[in-house]
Amino acid sequence: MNRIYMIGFMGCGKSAVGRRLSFLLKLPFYDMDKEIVRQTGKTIPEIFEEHGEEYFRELETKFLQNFKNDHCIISTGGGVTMRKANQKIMRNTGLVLFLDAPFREIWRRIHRDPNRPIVRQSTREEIEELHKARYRDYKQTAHITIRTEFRTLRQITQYAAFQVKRLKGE
Ligand SMILES: Nc1ncnc2c1ncn2[C@@H]1O[C@H](COP(=O)(O)OP(=O)(O)O)[C@@H](O)[C@H]1O
Ligand SMILES: O=C(O)C1=C[C@@H](OP(=O)(O)O)[C@@H](O)[C@H](O)C1
Ligand SMILES: [Mg+2]
Repeated sequence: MNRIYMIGFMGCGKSAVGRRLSFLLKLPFYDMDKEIVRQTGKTIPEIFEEHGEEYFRELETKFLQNFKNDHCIISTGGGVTMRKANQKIMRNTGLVLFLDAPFREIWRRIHRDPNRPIVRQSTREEIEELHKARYRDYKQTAHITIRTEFRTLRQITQYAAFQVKRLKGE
């Protein structure tokens, strides 16, 4: 299959770049978090509060297992690479792009956002540890790593489009 997956830590720009890339490449766009909200009728904080993180992880895996569309862009949630099964599905069904942003920038973007339950429950130090702990999985799962520091959303999107075309031999 021919999908493009955006992966990386919370706040690295997966949703913002994925949406822009979908306009540029003229492909349908799916944000996994939004799809899960639509399917369950609950917000992400509600799912975490009412059912816990494991339940949310199960919804992510089910989404990846049941999703049928090809030729599209999927922005994932930052925890999607925690499960090997998810890593495998993504690598086997598309190109995986990792947006690598420096932690201080990530923190600046996410620390006040009420829609990310993991951030609400944790200190800056804990989130920084999580970022470090997840980094290797992002690197291992990705076909391409895109460093986002000092780049605008427009520049990152154009660079991502260039890399996608190069890897597809277009
Ligand atoms: N390179 C960038 N330059 C400026 N703002 C950015 C950049 N990348 C992301 N943002 C902004 O940071 C916030 C978080 O981005 P988002 O796409 O929601 O991250 P993610 O989906 O990876 O958690 C959004 O307001 C987004 O517009
Ligand atoms: O990193 C995580 O564990 C999470 C990231 C979020 O998505 P974003 O990466 O788009 O913020 C969302 O899936 C949920 O709050 C959990
Ligand atoms: Mg997002």
